Amino acid sequence: MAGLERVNRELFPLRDISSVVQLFTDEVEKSSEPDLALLSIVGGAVENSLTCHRSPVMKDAPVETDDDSGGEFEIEYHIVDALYSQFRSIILGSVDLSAYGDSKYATRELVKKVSDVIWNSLSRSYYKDRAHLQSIYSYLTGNKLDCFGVALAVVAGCQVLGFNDVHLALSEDHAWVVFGENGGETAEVTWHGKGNEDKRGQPIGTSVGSLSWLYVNGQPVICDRYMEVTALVSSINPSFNMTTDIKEVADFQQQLMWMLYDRGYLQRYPMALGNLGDLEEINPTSGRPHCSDLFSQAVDASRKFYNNQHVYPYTYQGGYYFRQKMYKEALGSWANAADVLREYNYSRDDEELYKELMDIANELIPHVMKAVGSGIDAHSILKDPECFAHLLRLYDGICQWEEGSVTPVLHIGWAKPLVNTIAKFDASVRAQLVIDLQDDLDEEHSSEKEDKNSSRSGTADSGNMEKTEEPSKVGDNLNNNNYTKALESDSAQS
Ligand SMILES: FC(F)c1nnc(N2CCN(c3ncnc4sc(CC(F)(F)F)cc34)CC2)s1
Repeated sequence: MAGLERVNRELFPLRDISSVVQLFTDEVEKSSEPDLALLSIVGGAVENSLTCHRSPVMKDAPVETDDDSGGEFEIEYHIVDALYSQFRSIILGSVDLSAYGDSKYATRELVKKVSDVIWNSLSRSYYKDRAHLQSIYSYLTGNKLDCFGVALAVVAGCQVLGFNDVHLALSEDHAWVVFGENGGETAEVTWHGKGNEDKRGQPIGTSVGSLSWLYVNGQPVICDRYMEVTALVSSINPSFNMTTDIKEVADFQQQLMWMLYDRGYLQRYPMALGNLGDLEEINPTSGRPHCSDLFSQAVDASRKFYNNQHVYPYTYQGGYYFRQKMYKEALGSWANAADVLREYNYSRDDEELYKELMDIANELIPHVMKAVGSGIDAHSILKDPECFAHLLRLYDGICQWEEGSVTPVLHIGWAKPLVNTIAKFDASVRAQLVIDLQDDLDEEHSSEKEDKNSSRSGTADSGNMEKTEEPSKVGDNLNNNNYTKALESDSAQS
């Protein structure tokens, strides 16, 4: 059955958000799997009609009856039907299934072929980072897709071909697919970043690159069909331009996210929880959890399902606290984000995260210092040793991220704001800094084995992997995590 026959035609033409939410609800509640191509086409059509094809306000146009100022759209059944059939015929017309054996599971060649079909039909050159390029509607009407959109289209294409073992795998800055009998195979299907040769068709590397944040240390979000619907809803983009969002699209996305949340489809998807948190912060839905709860749920999901290897849950949470002027809590979340980084080696594929941390360290924290320095410092951040500890934990995490990486992270541009920030704290606070030497030195030795570099040969600093026995100076131990542990450094040296 080609999906569309089952769609409730009474909902068409789609003229309001509730009818589109109903269509998505019908799709995720029906007995068979939700149809990704259908939902991506409808979601893309709504988004594009409200953000791109703004109908200019005609002279003497009838005054809007409802409060939706300009949030009107009308999506005809025959348009959706035509686009849906077009996508199916592109896929079915380009892939000769007899060439891929008779296995009910996809093969690497099949996945690569579907990726090639999408890839080769994209327009030659367009601005890849533009908004509204994530849906199959964009692919069919403009031959343009962003990095995520290509991956989603490949999974939707495999669904059209009947390979329901092909699923979306998501890190915090990349997407690929898993497939095969127990989903044990992986394949690149899209590009990443700028100027990088794409690796489409290859399995996800087990090389040193897999220690980079880009592949989240083997902890990607592996989607089922319902989480793929969550991913396409989460990728809806309400922005009209750099400074304006279209409220109707944000409402549309928010209502869809809550519908999926109620069915548990955000439970293992930290970024979707974070996105919903952002939407709720801007426009709270009565009777729903507070946005701060959603940010906490994202953190808990990463800790529970992904071995706490995701960074964004903490930066979503830190950004919220910052906007609410809860600066101590913000520093705590950012320090927690940096703790995740310790496990990673920085690679040039991690630029997005590098920019995020630059912004926190060199823009947001200096802003905090200015904000608390001048006004009445209600929480006396600058007199609070725990805030100082958070700050040091943040920087130390970044240092450890750099440690053992082939690409440096820090440079003088980082040092100036750091020095200014440290100097802002009271001398009495800085004097309280104690670092527990003995325990950590023992711990350092025991963890030496499985530390992130030992699994790689020829590390830059392999020369002196053994720590010296005698207690080192405070500075050398910035790598240890327990700044606030009791022992006075000098007594530990005795
Ligand atoms: F850290 C907070 F400040 C963030 N605010 N927005 C953030 N985004 C926005 C949404 N976003 C996402 N939201 C849902 N799912 C995904 S899957 C993915 C990787 C890729 F695009 F597929 F390659 C990204 C992403 C990326 C991270 S992090």
